[in-house]
Formats: sequence, structure tokens, C-alpha cells
Amino acid sequence: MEKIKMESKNLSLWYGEKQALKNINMPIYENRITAIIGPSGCGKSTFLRCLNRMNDLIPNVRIKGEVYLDGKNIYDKDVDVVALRKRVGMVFQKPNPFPMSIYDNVAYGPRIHGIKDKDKLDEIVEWALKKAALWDEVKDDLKKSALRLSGGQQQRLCIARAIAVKPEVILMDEPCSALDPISTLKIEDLMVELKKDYTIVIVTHNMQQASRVSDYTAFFMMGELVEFDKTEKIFLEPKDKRTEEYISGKFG
Ligand SMILES: Nc1ncnc2c1ncn2[C@@H]1O[C@H](COP(=O)(O)OP(=O)(O)OP(=O)(O)O)[C@@H](O)[C@H]1O
Repeated sequence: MEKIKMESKNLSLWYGEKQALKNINMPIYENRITAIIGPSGCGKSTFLRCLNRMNDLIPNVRIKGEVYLDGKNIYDKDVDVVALRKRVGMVFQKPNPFPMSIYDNVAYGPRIHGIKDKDKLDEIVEWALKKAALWDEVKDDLKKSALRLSGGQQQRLCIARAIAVKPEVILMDEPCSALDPISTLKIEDLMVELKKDYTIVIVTHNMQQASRVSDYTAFFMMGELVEFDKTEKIFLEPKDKRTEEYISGKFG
């Protein structure tokens, strides 16, 4: 039985005059991986950013409709955006560790949220690095600058940093696009592991990746949600001709 963790209802978004999302209705199921695919510029990242109000930071953005998290509209006036982003975390396309030690990167969020006790921070850092499958590689170098890690390690560190504040949903915007195939597979394995505890939404250009890791897939085109279904349905029996053409590589 699937449980809805988040849901967009009649969600539209404009950048100035330009409409980038058109009336999107889509569920995001708990403890599942949802992939968002579609041609460049179709609104994938825009939609993802709506899920933790990252678009609030962009000037001239207008949003209509609702996004529910556990049944509460995150665009309601009384929502604390900092608290929301703690519950709905984000990992970006390019690994972006802060220019500080591995330890401080992971401890950053918990410290901001008021945890000061060293033992408690040590415990969180170890836990998050283990969850992100990085602990064994860095446990003797926690004081080392995060910038000296490889790209794949940096991305796993960014995942550890996202997890460290114990979010409920993790948004990933093309998290593997800057990584080599081996690091990519490691991140994919990690996502599958993480979905036991978290709800994951991933934007990806990589169709194989969507079919390998996701449970549900949403196909966007020109700001519209063309089709949303279980991943095997989207890839094996798409209902819409445009979905079929896109996944068979006819455009995009
Ligand atoms: N900050 C912005 N200001 C104005 N227009 C924007 C902004 N960000 C995105 N857009 C426009 O909105 C549309 C959707 O962009 P978005 O980045 O969401 O697409 P995408 O599907 O994620 O693309 P890609 O796969 O190339 O990353 C595009 O036409 C884009 O040019």
C-alpha cells in the first residue's frame, strides 16, 4: 500500500511572463524513488525546487497551486521555510562541499539547528557518513579538507551533509551528471539503500538511471506533466505517444 508523502495540486509557476510549470498534479510516495525525466528546459528542476521552496530565492517567480507535505500545504503563510528545508533536503548536480573539513561539512546542518555537544556531533557525523557509504574511506581523515576528496566522494559527502539533519525527503537534481560511471553506480546503490528511510525525488537525464533506480517516473514536456506511473509502466507500456517517443530516443 503506497502512502503519499508529498503531492502537488494544480501547481503552476512563471518566471516573469514565461510559464515554466503548467498545472502539475503529482503524488510522491513515501519510501520510494521518483524520477523526473524529460527534454532539456521542460521544467524538471523547477518542479523539484518547488518541493522545498527553493524557487522563493529567485526573483520574479510567481507560483499558483499547492504542494502538500504530509497533508500540509508548504506554501501556506505560516510555514517556516528553514524548518521545511530541514524536512525536505537537497543534493545538487555538481558536488558542492563547503571549503572546510569533512567533519565540519557534515556537522554544519546539525550545528545550525542548535546541536553543540561534541559527542552528539561525533555520533551524527559517523552515522551520516556511514549512511552515505563514505565512512570507511574517510574515517581517518575527518579533519582533511572536503575539497581534496574525489568528485564521487564529494557527492557522497554532500549526501551525508543532507542526511545529517535527518530530513524526510531528499531531492536530488542530476546528482550523478558530474561523476564517472563507477561513482554513479555507487550513488545509485546508495539511493536504493536510502529509500528504506527516506523519500527520494531525482531529476535525471539518464534514462537507464531512471529505469534502474526509480519506482515511479514522471515524464515532463514543455512545463506539463505528460505521464506519471510506475517506472516499468513508463518504460515498457507508456500510455502517451510523446512518452514513448522520448524514451525510445526519438527526441530530447
Ligand atoms: N531563474 C530562471 N529565470 C528565468 N527562467 C528560468 C529560470 N530557471 C529556469 N528558467 C526557464 O524555465 C524553463 C524550465 O527550466 P528548468 O531548469 O526547470 O528545466 P529542466 O527540465 O530542469 O532543464 P535541464 O534538463 O536543461 O536542466 C526553461 O525554459 C528555463 O529557461
